[in-house]
Amino acid sequence: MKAIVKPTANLQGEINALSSKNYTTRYLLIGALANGTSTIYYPAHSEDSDAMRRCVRDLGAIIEEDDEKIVITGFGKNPKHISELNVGNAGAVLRFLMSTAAFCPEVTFVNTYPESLGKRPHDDLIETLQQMGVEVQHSNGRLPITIKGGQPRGGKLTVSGNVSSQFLSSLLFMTPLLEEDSEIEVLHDLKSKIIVGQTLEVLEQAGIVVHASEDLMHYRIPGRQSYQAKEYVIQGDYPGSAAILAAAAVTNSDVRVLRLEENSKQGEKACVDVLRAMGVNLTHDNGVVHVRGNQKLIAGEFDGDHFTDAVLAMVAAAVFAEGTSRFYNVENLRYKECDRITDYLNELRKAGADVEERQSEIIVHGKPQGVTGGVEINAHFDHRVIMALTVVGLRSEKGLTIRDAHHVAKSYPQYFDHLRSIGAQVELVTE
Ligand SMILES: O=C(O)C1=C[C@@H](OP(=O)(O)O)[C@@H](O)[C@H](O)C1
Ligand SMILES: C=C(OP(=O)(O)O)C(=O)O
Repeated sequence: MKAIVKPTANLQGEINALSSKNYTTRYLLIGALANGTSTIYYPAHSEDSDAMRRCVRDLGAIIEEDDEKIVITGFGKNPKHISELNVGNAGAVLRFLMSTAAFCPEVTFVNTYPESLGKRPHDDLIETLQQMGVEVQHSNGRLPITIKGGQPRGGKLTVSGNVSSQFLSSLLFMTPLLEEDSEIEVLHDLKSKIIVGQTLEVLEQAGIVVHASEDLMHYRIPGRQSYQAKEYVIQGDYPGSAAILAAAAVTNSDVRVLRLEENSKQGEKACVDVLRAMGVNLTHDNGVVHVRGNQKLIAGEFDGDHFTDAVLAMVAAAVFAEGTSRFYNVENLRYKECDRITDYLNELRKAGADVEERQSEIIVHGKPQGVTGGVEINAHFDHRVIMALTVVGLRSEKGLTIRDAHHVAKSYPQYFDHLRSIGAQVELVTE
């Protein structure tokens, strides 16, 4: 599908934020790891959350669902002995389930997105699984990956946090079920540290005890625990909503996004502060972010690691700011659905933006007068590139055509419908 994004000066209306992808994957996993029946209200419906739903079902969870909830009966630490799992293009789902798969005799994670997830590295988690006595076959740390588990061992473990926090989260979900107590030391740095808070939050809700050091670099996890079956309610999704808020910020707008909790643990809620720092007129009360955009933004400097999945949308807003913006500490964006620094900036340049890259920084020389556009954009299999380039297209002179825009469904299938409902001129064409 192609998205033809036409210049749009005004956006107006109200959107109910989509449900959080990252909470949905977590609650489905802990529902599957419980020995009982849990209920998850308002789950996300997207390719990634569907991938987790499909895989835990393949592993033996029983799932029933209706419009508002999923009822899941878990398999505890005794998943079905299946031979193959397909996570689609979902990084978090793959990494979380690599540890769960260690309870199976032999599972292969297949490679269905060789150009995207197939290129992403998983060595850091593979090394830790090997420390636990699990045999892992892989091709240079990448898919396809075969986990030969059975009886993984706890004890003293290390994991690198340099590339992704998902490896640590994966181990935090699995180690409480082991016979032995475990200690995890995070080596090097811990990127996307804030999202580990979401992992610890849902573990606690399921009755799991984890002793975490204040800096989140050391953990003590008692073994022989079991997940309690519970009721969970999924909150609105900040990473996806960040693109809607950015669109409102770069146009003349009066847009309200509902269901965005002020006290959420999602790091990407910082997008509200980032836009405010850029001079955008907005309020955030009672779960509603209300943007009254006037097309005027000012540049700023931001630590992007605090709002990993919202960086691209915030960079799109900075394209139209007065002055030079800097998004630093973002190297791990290179290991996502595409290289979100080099690939993304190439597409932004095509659209007419003035951007520079460093190994771990994105620099944006703002163009308050707008960009020319009038070109075709390559989506690089990346939903966040698609969403961010749409924002740029709305404020361009000639619009933008985004090829393979259907990949937006990885996290936000209703993105274009939501944008159109507030007045964005976007035409969708089957390719
Ligand atoms: O734990 C999670 O659910 C996620 C962690 C982050 O990844 P990294 O830790 O690799 O940055 C984030 O980008 C991803 O969308 C979801
Ligand atoms: C990077 C993302 O997801 P994942 O790592 O789970 O593929 C994302 O949603 O932007």
